[in-house]
Amino acid sequence: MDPIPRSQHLFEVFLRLRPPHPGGAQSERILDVEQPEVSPHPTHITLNPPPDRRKAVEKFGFTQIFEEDEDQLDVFHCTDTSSLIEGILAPEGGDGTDAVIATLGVTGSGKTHTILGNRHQRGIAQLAIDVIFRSISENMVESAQSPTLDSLQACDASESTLVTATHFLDTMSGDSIQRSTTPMMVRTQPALLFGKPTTPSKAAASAQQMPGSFPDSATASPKSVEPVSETEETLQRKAQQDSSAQQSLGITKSITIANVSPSKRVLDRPFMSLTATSRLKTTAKQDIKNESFGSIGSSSGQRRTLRRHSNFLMSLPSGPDVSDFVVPCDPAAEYVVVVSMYEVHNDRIYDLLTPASKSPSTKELRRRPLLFKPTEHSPDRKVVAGLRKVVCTDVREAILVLETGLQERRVASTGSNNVSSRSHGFFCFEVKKRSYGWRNNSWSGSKLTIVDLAGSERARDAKTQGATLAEAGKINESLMYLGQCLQAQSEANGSSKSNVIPYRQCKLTEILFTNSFASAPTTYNHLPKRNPQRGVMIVTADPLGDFNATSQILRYSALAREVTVPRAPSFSGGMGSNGHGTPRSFGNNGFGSVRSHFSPVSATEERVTMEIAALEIARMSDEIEQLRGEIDIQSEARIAAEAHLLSAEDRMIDIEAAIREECALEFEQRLAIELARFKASMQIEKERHEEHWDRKVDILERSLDSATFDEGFDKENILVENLTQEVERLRRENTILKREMGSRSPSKRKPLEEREDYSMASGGDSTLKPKSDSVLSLNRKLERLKVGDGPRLHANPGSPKKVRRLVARRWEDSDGL
Ligand SMILES: Nc1ncnc2c1ncn2[C@@H]1O[C@H](COP(=O)(O)OP(=O)(O)OP(=O)(O)O)[C@@H](O)[C@H]1O
Repeated sequence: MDPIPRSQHLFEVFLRLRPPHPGGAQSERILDVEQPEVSPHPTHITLNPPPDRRKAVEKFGFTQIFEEDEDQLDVFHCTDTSSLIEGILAPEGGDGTDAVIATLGVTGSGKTHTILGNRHQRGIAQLAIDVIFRSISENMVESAQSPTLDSLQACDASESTLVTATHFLDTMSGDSIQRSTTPMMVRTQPALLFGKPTTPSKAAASAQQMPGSFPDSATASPKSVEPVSETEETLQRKAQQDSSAQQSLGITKSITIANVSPSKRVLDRPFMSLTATSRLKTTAKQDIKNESFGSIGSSSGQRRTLRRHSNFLMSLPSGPDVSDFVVPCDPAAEYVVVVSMYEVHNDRIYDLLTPASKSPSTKELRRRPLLFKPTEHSPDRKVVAGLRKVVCTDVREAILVLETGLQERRVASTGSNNVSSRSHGFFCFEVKKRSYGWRNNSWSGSKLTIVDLAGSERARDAKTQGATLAEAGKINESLMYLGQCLQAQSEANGSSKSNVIPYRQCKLTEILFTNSFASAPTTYNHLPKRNPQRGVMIVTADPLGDFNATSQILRYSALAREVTVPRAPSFSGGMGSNGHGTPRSFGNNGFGSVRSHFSPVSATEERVTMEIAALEIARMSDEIEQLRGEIDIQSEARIAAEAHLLSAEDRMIDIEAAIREECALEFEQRLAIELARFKASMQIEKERHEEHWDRKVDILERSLDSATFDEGFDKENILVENLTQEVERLRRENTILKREMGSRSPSKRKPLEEREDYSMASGGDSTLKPKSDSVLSLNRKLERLKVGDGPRLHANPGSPKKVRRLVARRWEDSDGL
C-alpha cells in the first residue's frame, strides 16, 4: 500500500485510537497499527475480524495514526493546527483561508475528548483559541465596544447579531441565575463537565450534594466538591498544571472569591477540582487585588466580568501548554475574534449562544431553528443565518463563551456512553482583521470551525428509546451521508476523474463541505474570491470496540483501503498463501473492486481458477457486509421514523380527543343557549295568542251585547211555534199511515200529497212551505222503500204474490219508525 500523500484531499483524515476504558470489559483487540518503515509516523492500520467470523482482513490508510499513548498536544501538533491557524491569520495579507477540524467515530470513541478535552487536559478547541489569541495579542483591537462593534456588524454577511463578550456573559449569567432556581434547569440545562455537560442525573446529583442552596466553594469541604481519591503526587501534578494554566491564560495573580455570584457557583461546581478549591481557599486568605486582568484592550466592564468568572476560569484545565506555538500574524492589521456556536440536531440548526425562549402557546422552552442559506452579502456561499455572535478580545472571554454555549448542547446518557452528544456541535472562531488606518477599510478575515460530531451508534448497544432513538436514527443517517462524501473524495483521489461529492444530502455535509470548493468565478466577479477551506477529519476508534461499527467508520473515512483475502477453507498448505500460512494481500485503493496482484505461481490452471473464485467470494462477502451495515443503518432510521410516527399519532389522537371534547362542550353550551332562546320565544308567542283570543272574545261579547234583545226573542218564539206545529203534523201523518197500513194494501194507497187528510194536516199554510219540502223528501224516501227495496223483489218480478207478502212484512218492520 502506498504512503498517503498530504494535502491532496478536501479533508486530511487522521485516525486516533483511544486508550482502554478503565475497568472496561476485556475483549479481543480488533485494530493493529502497522509500524512504518519509511515515514516517521504510522499511517496504516489492520482491522482483524474476530476469530469466529470468516471475514477478509482489511487494511486502512490514513494521513497519520495516533496511538493510544499519544495525548492532546500530539494530536494538536501533528494535525498541523498551527498551520491552519496561520492560514486564517493570513500574515502575508489578504483574507486568509478558512479551516475546519472535525471528529468522526463510533459513540464513546473519544471525539469530544479530542475536541474539548477533559478535567485535566484541554482539547483542540481550547488549544486553538489559546494559540490564536496569543498570536494576535499585539494586534488586538483596543476595544470591542462601539464603533468597532458597529463596523463589525456592518461587515457581517450572515444576518447575525453581534454583542460584546462582556454584555453576553453578563446577560447569560443572569439567565443562568434564573434557570438555576427552577427545576427546569436540572432537567434541561445540565451542568458542564469540562467540555461536555453532565447528564441531567449528574447535574441533579451534584445539586443535591450541595446542602442548602449554593455553598461557598471556598468553604465547601473538598469531599463534597469532588469524591476523588487522589494521591499526593497527583495533587502536586495538578497544582503544577494549575499554575501553568494561570500562566498560559495570562493570569499571574489569583483573585478573591468574594465577587463570585452564588448562581455561578452552581454552574461552576462540577468543574471544581480538589486543587482548584484549595487554591481558592488560599487565595481568599491572600485577598490579592487582581490587577492582572487589566490586559490589553480590557475595559473596566470587561475586567469586572472576568473577575466575576475568575474562579471558574481557574478551575479549568490548563494543559497541555501551547506557549511555543505562536503563529505569525499580519503586522499591518488589527484583529478581533468573533465566536459563534451552533448545533445540528435532527437535521436542524440551533444557535447555542441564544438561550431557549418560552413558547407563548405551550409555555415550553424552545429554540428557533436557523437557516443555512445564501444572504444578501454572501450570495455565492451559504451561511448559517441569524446567529448570535460574540466579539472577544481576550482568550478568557472566548473560553467562557465556549463553555456557556456548551451548556446548551444536547447530551444524553446511553448504553454506550454516559455523556453522549446527541447533536453535531459547531464552534466557530472568526478572526476578523482590518488594516490600521481602518477608516477606509472594512473587516475581512477567515474562520476556524471546530466540529464535534455525534457518534454513530447501534440501537441494540446504545439501548436507546423514544426521542433518543429517533435522534440516533438522524445521527446515523447524517453520518452515512458524510461517509458517502468522504468515500467519494478518496475514490476521486484514487482515479484520474474528479468525483462529485454528494454533500447536499443533509445539513451536516452541506455545512462541512460547502466551503471546500472555490466559488464560481463567472457568477460573482464583483465579490472577493475565497480560497477553498482546509479540512482535517480526526477519526476516533476504540481498538477494543465493536467490530462492525468500527469497520464501517473506517471504510467510510479511510483515504485508502486494502483487502486481504482469508485463506480458502478447502485449500490447505501453500495454496492461496505465501507459504507461511499467512494470507495473501491484494491492493485496492478504491471501494468495491478488488484487483489481484499475485505474481505468477507454479500452480495448475485449475488452482488459479479456484483462487480467483475465492477472491471473488471474499469481495462479495465484503460487499454483503457493507450492505448489511447499510441495512442496519436504514433499519435503525426506519425504527426511529416509526417511533416518530407513533409519537406523532399519539399526539394526533390526544389533539383529536381534546378538540372533540372542546367541540362537544361548545355544542352543549350553544344548545343550552338556543333552547333558552326557543323557550323564551314560545312563551312570547303563547302570550300573544292568548291576548289575541281574549281580544276576539271581547269583540264577540261586545257584538252580542249590542244586538237587540227583542228582535231575537220574537224570532225564537216563531221558531219554537213552527217546530211544535211540525211535530203535530208529523204525529198526525204517522197515525194516518199506521191506520192505512193496517186496513189496505200499500200498492193501492194514494200518494200522500193527493190525500185530503194529508193536505188538511198541512193546512195549505204558506208559512209551512219549507217544512212541507222536508216532509216531501221524507215521503219520497218512504216511497222508495215501498217499491224498490230488497233484492228478492227484483229477482222475481213476475210473482206479485210474493211481492205483496214481502212488502207487507217490510212495512211491519217499519212500524217501529
Ligand atoms: N484519548 C483518550 N484519553 C483518555 N480518555 C479518553 C480518550 N478518549 C476518550 N476518553 C474517555 O472516554 C469517554 C468517552 O469519550 P467521549 O465522550 O469523548 O466519546 P464520544 O466519541 O464523544 O462519544 P459520543 O459520540 O457518544 O458523544 C470519556 O470519559 C473520555 O474522557
